[in-house]
Amino acid sequence: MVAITAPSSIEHIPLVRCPKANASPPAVIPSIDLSAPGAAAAVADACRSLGFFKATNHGVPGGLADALEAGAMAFFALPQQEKLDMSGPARPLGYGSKSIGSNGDVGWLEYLLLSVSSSSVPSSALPPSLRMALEEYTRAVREVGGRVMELMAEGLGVAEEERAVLRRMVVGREGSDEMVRVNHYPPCCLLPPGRDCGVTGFGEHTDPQIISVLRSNCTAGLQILLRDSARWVPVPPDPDSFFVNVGDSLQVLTNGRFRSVKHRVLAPEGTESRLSVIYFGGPAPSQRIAPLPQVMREGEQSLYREFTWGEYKKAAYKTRLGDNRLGPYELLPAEEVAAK
Ligand SMILES: C=C1C[C@]23C[C@@]1(O)CC[C@H]2[C@@]12CC[C@H](O)[C@@](C)(C(=O)O1)[C@H]2[C@@H]3C(=O)O
Ligand SMILES: O=C(O)CCC(=O)C(=O)O
Ligand SMILES: [Fe+2]
Repeated sequence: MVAITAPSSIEHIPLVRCPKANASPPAVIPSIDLSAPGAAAAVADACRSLGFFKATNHGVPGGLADALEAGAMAFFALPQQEKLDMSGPARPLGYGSKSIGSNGDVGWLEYLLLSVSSSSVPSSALPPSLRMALEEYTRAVREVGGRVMELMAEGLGVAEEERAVLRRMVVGREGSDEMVRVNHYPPCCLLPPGRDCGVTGFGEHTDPQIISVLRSNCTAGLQILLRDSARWVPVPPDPDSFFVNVGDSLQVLTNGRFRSVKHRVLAPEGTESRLSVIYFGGPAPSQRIAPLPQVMREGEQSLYREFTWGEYKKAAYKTRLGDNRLGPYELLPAEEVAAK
């Protein structure tokens, strides 16, 4: 990776070139109508093959995301010091620009990272319109996450009376660890138009939680890695839909049936910013993360050493973005896990 520096509207960001930035032509990202009869099977298929899908017909009024987008853009347009004064520097919660986490990762973005568990509200120092928009949006997107987790359980063959097993780890659970991240990627026009710029907005990684639910504006940049062919493919933006990621914890809870998806974001090359909002559904710190008995076949061995969400999160926050965070918990050699 080559580090270069350039002036920007959000300070002097050390730019990092995205390895093999040019992705293959768009693959078909599964698009699932959450209200359709076959939704559970389609969700499980997508989580097995890609760990990623687009959710449509989700019932969230477009106005909620529009209000949040407007509030967020107004916030990001404020002077740097005001943004820091309002939300504090990201440690890890708060306002951050160019650095991601605390272990040296950088990207062409600024962001707000907030805890949104039902018991805690986003920082009261944020502008009231942004805070209200965040609260309303979070209530709605949490429900989408909950519905998707029920469909996941159904698609895994969990009996009807136990289908809330995943949802209940996150939604409405005392002490669950839910976060919302608002990412702003300003345009990065370093090279003449038409020349590939290929600057990293957010480097490749998997999300450590159970589930992530993402919504972005019309500006492209998100890419996912197709595990089987090791190809990066762009995800065409769709502001009317949500994109669902399988997180590392769900990979363990399903004993590798669902695979957490590697994804990354390239900085926008045109004139428009990318704005994305991601809900991360994590359980309570004391929640044990081990394959669910409801999905295990008789005699099936766990592929992972058991841990709690608190332990995993603490370890994850000591890693670099692109590290394989589940590696140290694998009980079988990586090749055998991959072949499962
Ligand atoms: C480099 C890092 C940023 C991150 C914490 C970590 O040490 C490794 C995981 C990263 C990640 C990826 C998904 C989410 O955006 C995030 C909030 C999370 O829970 O794990 C970030 C962390 C972060 O930005 O603090
Ligand atoms: O901004 C995006 O589109 C994705 C960001 C992301 O993957 C993350 O915040 O974990
Ligand atoms: Fe992510």
